[in-house]
Amino acid sequence: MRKRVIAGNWKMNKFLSESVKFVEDTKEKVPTGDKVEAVVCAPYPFLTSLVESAKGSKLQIAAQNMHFEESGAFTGEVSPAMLKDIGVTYVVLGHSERRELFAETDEMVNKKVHAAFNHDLTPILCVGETLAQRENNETMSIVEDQVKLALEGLTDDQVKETIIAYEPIWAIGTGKTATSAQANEVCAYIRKVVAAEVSTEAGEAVRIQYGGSVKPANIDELLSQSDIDGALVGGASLEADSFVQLVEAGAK
Ligand SMILES: O=C[C@H](O)COP(=O)(O)O
Repeated sequence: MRKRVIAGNWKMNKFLSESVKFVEDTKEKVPTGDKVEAVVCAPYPFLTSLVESAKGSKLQIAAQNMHFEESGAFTGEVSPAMLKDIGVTYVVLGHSERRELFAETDEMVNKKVHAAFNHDLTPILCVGETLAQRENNETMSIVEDQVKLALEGLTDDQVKETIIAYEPIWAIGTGKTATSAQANEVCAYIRKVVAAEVSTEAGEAVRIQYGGSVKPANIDELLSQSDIDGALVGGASLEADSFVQLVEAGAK
């Protein structure tokens, strides 16, 4: 049985005091059993404080991006070694907003996934198609390419530890959730791609989240699907009560 992962991606939202309050308010409320992991993906400046606040609880703190190099002349960037140094445990990589707005390529995402494992960080690898690609019946081939390129060169065990977030771009922040059947169809396909490219065991073990307008009202239906192992949530993860409800849904 795969352990679910519910991750709240705050994107470029919140200030320090409200971020710390959020963690203080939620860390004792997130379920502690072995059914679900709860992760908060916060902006860089708050990570140290949030790791400190979450200490001793089950809440994990993630970065929303990182560079793939360990150190060097990369003004404005943050390295995987720095994230590890401050106690961050997960990192979101290849989010569609980074791909679209900051020109991240599959090759860069692949380097970042390798760098995450080299520094003992669990990658949450995002993939997904645009509306035009879906309408052109390209969803499966786009997602397949993104998954193959991002996972290239990883060991079987690393692939098993990777969390893949399937996020159709047309469903992000739009209120238009993919139907649970649409979401599951793509997640099941990703699992098949991993099984074929890596190993049957890796296909079985890899955890696949759905992301795109997930909220307390629709998460049960999404999690009832055979190949959806959690959610990467933007808007609905900003309020503590809503985030706790989402994680509770993952623990059912
Ligand atoms: O990383 C989260 C996703 O981009 C989904 O965002 P959303 O829940 O606001 O649609």
